[in-house]
Parts: sequence; C-alpha cells; structure tokens
Amino acid sequence: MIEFKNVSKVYNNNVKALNDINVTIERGEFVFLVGPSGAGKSTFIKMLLKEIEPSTGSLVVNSTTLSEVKRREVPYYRRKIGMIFQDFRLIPTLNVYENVAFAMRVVEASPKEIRKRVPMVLSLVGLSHKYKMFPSELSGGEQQRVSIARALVNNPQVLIADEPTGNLDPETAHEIMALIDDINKAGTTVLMATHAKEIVNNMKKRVIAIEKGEIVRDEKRGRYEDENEYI
Ligand SMILES: Nc1ncnc2c1ncn2[C@@H]1O[C@H](COP(=O)(O)OP(=O)(O)OP(=O)(O)O)[C@@H](O)[C@H]1O
Repeated sequence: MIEFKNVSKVYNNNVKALNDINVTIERGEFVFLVGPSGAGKSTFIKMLLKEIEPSTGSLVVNSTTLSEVKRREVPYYRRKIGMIFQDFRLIPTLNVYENVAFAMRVVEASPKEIRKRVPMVLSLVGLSHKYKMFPSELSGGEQQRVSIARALVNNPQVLIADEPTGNLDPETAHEIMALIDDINKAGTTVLMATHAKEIVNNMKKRVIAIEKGEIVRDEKRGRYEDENEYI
C-alpha cells in the first residue's frame, strides 16, 4: 500500500512541484500517473524512491513511514520497489544475465539465490535464450524486457515505470504493456507515469492525473483525456 498524506514539495528555487497531495494506492492496484510535462510526476516518483524528501506531509509505503527510514537503510527500503525507465539504463559492458544478476549482487544475495532467480525472471520476460547477449545486440523491446527482469529479480512489492514505452514502436510497446499487465495480475502493484494516451485508454486502469502539482482527476477505469480532444 502506498499513501501520500498532505504531501507538498517546494524545490530550492521556490518551484512548488507538488501541492498537498493525498492519495492511497492499494496493494495489487495498477495505476497510471498522467499529466503534462512539468506537472510533478517525476517528483511524485522520486519521493516514493526516497530520492527526495517532501517539504511537508508524509509518505507510507507498505507499512514503512519514509521519513523514518535512515540514510543507511535506504538501499534496503528500495528493494521493495522495482524501477523501469524509458531509456532502459542497462550496463553496456555486462551481458543480459549479468545485468540482472548485478541487481541481486548489490543487495548481497547469495550466489545460490542468484543462480535460481536470474533464470526464473529471464524466462518470465521471454529472454532465456538471449542470456549471453549484450545490450547493444538487443532490440529496444528486448532491452526493456531485460530491465523489467532486473526490476523484478529481488521480488519487489511495487513496480514503478517511468514512461517505459517512450522509446518503443507501438507494437513493441503493446507487448511490453502486456508483460507489465501480467506482472500486475500476479500480484505486484504497478505505478506507471506516461504520456502514451492510447495505452492508457486501451487498458482501462485507474488513472491519476496531475496538473501543476495537484491531483485534478482520479478515476477507476479512467482515460488519458486531454482537453484539446474536445475542441
Ligand atoms: N531538482 C529540481 N529543482 C528545481 N525545480 C525542479 C526540480 N525538479 C523538478 N523541478 C520543477 O518541478 C516541477 C515538476 O517537475 P517534474 O519533473 O516532477 O514534472 P513531470 O510531470 O515529471 O514532467 P515530465 O513529464 O516532463 O517528466 C517543474 O516545474 C520542474 O521544473
């Protein structure tokens, strides 16, 4: 469960990026976070990862109050969260297997556990046969699958995706969304920030729309909606 309680963020330059956000996301939900550029979506996500602190208010993620997580505990807290990005962020000098294994090494998983989990998640994303290849030898969709495997390998409760289809053609984007949907159906909470209107409208999931730092819409089975559509 994710809870924002009266959360505001004012950056040093006095930009108010989020203004009194109150929202609850239940375990197992699939939520799209939409809104124009500069609306505050990245700020929302960075707070969940404890990359930045709220100026006021508090956040709770799976019973952990983030303000109580000490600096040295942050890496352990982040194990609860898998993260995927538009630009994949794979390590170019490591092959597929090693990219995924690396995420387990940094949290000091045992070699035995690594040998068990990595093939399991590579199979889940359909890349078992490409485990020796390097990121530069893979298509964009395959690279995103590797990054999804890496996000899932430590068995997180929440998957956060920041514009995960932004660099993919529509067909590949559709395949990646089907994979993320399956992951959600298996129980992982998904929060996805996106500008991909078609995807949001096709999937009929909860949509939280942010504008100028405020939640302007929060609908179950929502739509992307943009005002210009109706002009
Ligand atoms: N580190 C920072 N310092 C100062 N202002 C910032 C900082 N990061 C973001 N902002 C400002 O906060 C506001 C919200 O930015 P944010 O990056 O959260 O928007 P966004 O919805 O993620 O946009 P996009 O869709 O373009 O990624 C913007 O006005 C931005 O300029």
